[in-house]
Amino acid sequence: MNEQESISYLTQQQAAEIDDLLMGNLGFSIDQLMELAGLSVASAVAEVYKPSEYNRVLVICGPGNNGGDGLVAARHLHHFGYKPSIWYPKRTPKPLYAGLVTQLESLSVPFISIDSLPQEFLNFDIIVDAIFGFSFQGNPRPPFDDLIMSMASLSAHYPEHQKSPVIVSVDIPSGWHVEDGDRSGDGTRPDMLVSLTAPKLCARTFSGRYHFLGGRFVPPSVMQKYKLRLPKYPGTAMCVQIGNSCQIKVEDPVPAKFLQKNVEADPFLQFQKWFDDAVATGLKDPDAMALSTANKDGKPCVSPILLSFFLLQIIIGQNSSRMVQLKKVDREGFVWCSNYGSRKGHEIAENPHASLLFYWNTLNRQDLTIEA
Ligand SMILES: NC(=O)C1=CN([C@@H]2O[C@H](COP(=O)(O)OP(=O)(O)OC[C@H]3O[C@@H](n4cnc5c(N)ncnc54)[C@H](O)[C@@H]3O)[C@@H](O)[C@H]2O)[C@H](O)CC1
Ligand SMILES: [K+]
Repeated sequence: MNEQESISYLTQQQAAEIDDLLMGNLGFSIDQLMELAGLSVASAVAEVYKPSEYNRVLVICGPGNNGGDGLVAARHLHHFGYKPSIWYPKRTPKPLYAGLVTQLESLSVPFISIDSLPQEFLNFDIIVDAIFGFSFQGNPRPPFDDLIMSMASLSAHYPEHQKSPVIVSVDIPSGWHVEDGDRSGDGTRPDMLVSLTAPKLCARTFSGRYHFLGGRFVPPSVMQKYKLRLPKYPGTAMCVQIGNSCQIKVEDPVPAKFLQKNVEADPFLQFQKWFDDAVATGLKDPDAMALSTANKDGKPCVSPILLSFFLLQIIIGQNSSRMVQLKKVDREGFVWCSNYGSRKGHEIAENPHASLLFYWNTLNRQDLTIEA
């Protein structure tokens, strides 16, 4: 079963029904749900975009609850060390929203003027698109129409190569049809989508790098009623990544950043760049690598099983693999600590062929293999 078949997608009507259920018999208030939704969005942002590199965040808020999620996310992002600014052209006087605005003002989070966009887009590292959620209908009306068009023209898929901000869409990429997705084909192209409660049908065509699920409040009765199949939240997390970190479009089989013309001619330099990315992204144990060696009769190989049983040493025929820690890399080679008397020590003495494998999952470099 592929990922798209194994998780559930909601229609627009189901999303609205679940919202009503939660705030009806199930006893939630909108304030609670919005707080958890906004916290999920901020958590997903913090999982991927480190504030040291992506500090300036523009949160664009629409007139409904999706906009409210954006206001909550901005507050949490502020506390997480980001510098959020808000664009909020259609304010509502409801006490919930007025309170969220006051909370942001008390943190001196700036509300930028309506005329300052889209000119100021490029002053930001991240744009949080909290304009429209699952109640969006028809075509966007002013002032959001022009803004969504400008956002769509920012090509944000491969931010390392273009100085444009990454777009993070809350629940739905704004301007997309809730079920059919980007009908025109030239709508917003978020780098990250944070689906709330469960992905909506439009998320099936999301092709950005990161798809997260947030809104950790769905009780079993709702899961059963709608037969929801959703990934489990790990530990205390407020968000969980769905599927692979990179869903590559069929017509774009090799991401531009991996094309030969876009990588360093010197493999050591390229490795160092990718390693620095892995460290900066906060990956756990970026220096952990699977070392495969073989005795004089065999060739080294890392079994795919190793990816699932990450820390286990496995032995396949004449070959063996185990996890070691990278100590140093330079033009002389890759250095790790070992014991000459160990199995790997003996094997390398007999047969100098070896391969290393790094598992940098969230960087779309899940199985970087080095052979020598
Ligand atoms: N259970 C959950 O998952 C929760 C999700 N939350 C978030 O709430 C939104 C849905 O909120 P809702 O207020 O129903 O709708 P929207 O935010 O999508 O926007 C409604 C707002 O927009 C106007 N509008 C609709 N279409 C257009 C248009 N074509 N042009 C201009 N304006 C339009 C409409 O008039 C309304 O004013 C969900 O996606 C989540 O993000 C909750 O926060 C918590 C529970
Ligand atoms: K949105």
